[in-house]
Amino acid sequence: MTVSELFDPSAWVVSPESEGFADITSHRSHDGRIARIAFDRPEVRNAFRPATVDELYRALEAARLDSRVGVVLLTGNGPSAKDGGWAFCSGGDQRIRGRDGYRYAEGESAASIDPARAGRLHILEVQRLIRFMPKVVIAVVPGWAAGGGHSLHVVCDLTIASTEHARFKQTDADVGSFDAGYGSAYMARQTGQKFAREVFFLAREYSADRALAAGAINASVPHAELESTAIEWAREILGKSPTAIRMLKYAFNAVDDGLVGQQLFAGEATRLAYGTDEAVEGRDSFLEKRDADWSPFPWAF
Ligand SMILES: CC(C)(COP(=O)(O)OP(=O)(O)OC[C@H]1O[C@@H](n2cnc3c(N)ncnc32)[C@H](O)[C@@H]1OP(=O)(O)O)[C@@H](O)C(=O)NCCC(=O)NCCSC(=O)c1cc(O)c2ccccc2c1O
Repeated sequence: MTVSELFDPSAWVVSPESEGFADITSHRSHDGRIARIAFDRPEVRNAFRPATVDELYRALEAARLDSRVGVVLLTGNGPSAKDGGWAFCSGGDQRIRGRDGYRYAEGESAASIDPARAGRLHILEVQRLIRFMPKVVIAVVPGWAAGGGHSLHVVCDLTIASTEHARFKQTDADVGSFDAGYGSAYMARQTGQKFAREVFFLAREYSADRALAAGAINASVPHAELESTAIEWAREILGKSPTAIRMLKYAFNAVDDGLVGQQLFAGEATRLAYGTDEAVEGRDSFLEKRDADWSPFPWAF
């Protein structure tokens, strides 16, 4: 069975954690260094329901914990067998949205909602995982990025979009929803306030080329070359120092992420400090029950 029309089966192997996944697909490059995670509900423009978000979280967490993976490609499979439409993600599945969030359901309609389980908004947890993982996450947008799908591309580190089929539209205000964090305020950091407010207040559709001109994405490329371009970018990033990339991502984040951003950056700084002879002397002096000898270590300036 074809994963997606843009998917090159010779480039990927199925990820171990994806056993039983129904709403997404998860793959690794043969050398294990690139993860490809894709929404797989093309008939509803890759809208997510709680089970989709559960799978997405598991796949992203598996990529985060896999020390071979340096770059994650987040995309949407397609096109829809129904009408040939392409999508990255169209946000929360409106058919199973309840008064307390998105509801777990056996089937596709509101009739199959499980009344015993509370509604979920845990796509926000996925956003934080993307934001905080010390790896580069690239949104690879083959079609619609709408509503919560628009927000997901915003929170990714980089976005590459199909010139012909990518369409962006922030529908939140049309459906009585609002992503008041990374989806909106962080978008304004990227593009400036005027454009971000226009996107949210008017909820108009805009193209990959307009998004590029506004600084909302990194590249608009021919549809047929979308995934190969993403792999090319990933390979280029993988040619860099993992520590440098990790520190840079956390440095870019820190200015907007308050104490959590500082904590993540500082945690990595601590890891680097632990590698020095000076820190080793601190640890050893404690274990050997003696005063530390700091004399070899200068008060550098
Ligand atoms: C994305 C579209 C603009 C595409 O339009 P197009 O004309 O190309 O396609 P159709 O409209 O005909 O769609 C084809 C088919 O798919 C179904 N579908 C599309 N999107 C969804 C969806 N999100 N949920 C359910 N079903 C969907 C559509 O009904 C058609 O089905 P048929 O049976 O008729 O074939 C357009 O589709 C569109 O506008 N979609 C809705 C976009 C949207 O409003 N998304 C929700 C925004 S709110 C959100 O995502 C969100 C989620 C959260 O968890 C949050 C958590 C915390 C804070 C905020 C959150 C949040 O905002």
